[in-house]
Amino acid sequence: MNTLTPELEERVARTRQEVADLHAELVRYGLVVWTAGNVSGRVPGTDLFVIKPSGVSYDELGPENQILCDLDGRPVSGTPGAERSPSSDTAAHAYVYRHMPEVGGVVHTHSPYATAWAARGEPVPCVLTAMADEFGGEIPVGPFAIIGDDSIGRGIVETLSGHRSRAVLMRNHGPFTIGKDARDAVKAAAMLEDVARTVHLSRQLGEPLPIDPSHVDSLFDRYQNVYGQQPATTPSTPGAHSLEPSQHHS
Ligand SMILES: O=C(CO)[C@@H](O)[C@H](O)COP(=O)(O)O
Repeated sequence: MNTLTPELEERVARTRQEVADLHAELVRYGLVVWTAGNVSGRVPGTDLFVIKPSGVSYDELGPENQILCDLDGRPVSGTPGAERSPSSDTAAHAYVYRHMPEVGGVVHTHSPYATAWAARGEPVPCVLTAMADEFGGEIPVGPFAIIGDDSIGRGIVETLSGHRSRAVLMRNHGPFTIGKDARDAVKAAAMLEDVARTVHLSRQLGEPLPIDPSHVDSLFDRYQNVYGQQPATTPSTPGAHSLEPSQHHS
């Protein structure tokens, strides 16, 4: 029987609730059908993450049936849900958490427009300011990889390491997204589908126009470090930003 400290139990419980609730956001934004897709979240400050059970209807998902796993993707025995099989993409999520310590959440969907781009193995070009804001450039394509071992996870890490995008189109499969936490990864999945659809529609009308890379850089920097309600910080050098460009946050 696993004995987690009360403080760790509390952190696990919060992550279970967040991951369970975020699956409803995939449905809300039209990113999944049936039981496709999955969300996971790292338990902060631990070598553990929470992921959905495989093949379970979204309306049956709750904190109690999410599965607590170690970073090798093994369910932690004696914990709620451990009797079930974790998502079939657990190995991919685990690989990302092992090799990208800054990542706190991973999402996979088969959202139609992003998946259509993945089927063609074509990056989504950065032709919208919304793409520059959220992804810092194009949405890259990852290699074709068969589910069931580290192949998909390796493809995600090789493509996104050092890349500003929090989304990758795994060829012939569909999008995977990462974030500072699970909610940030879900946001990336929703924004990805929105821009994939818009660029597709634009292409029906003609060739979309690229954005100058210098403008992409300034848009990305503004959105990541100025947009919305930024945490209060002590006065700093004007123009300096508080996070390295490679770090992700919503
Ligand atoms: O892409 C695949 C299967 O190819 C999976 O991601 C399914 O879409 C969801 O599987 P579970 O998370 O329910 O096991």
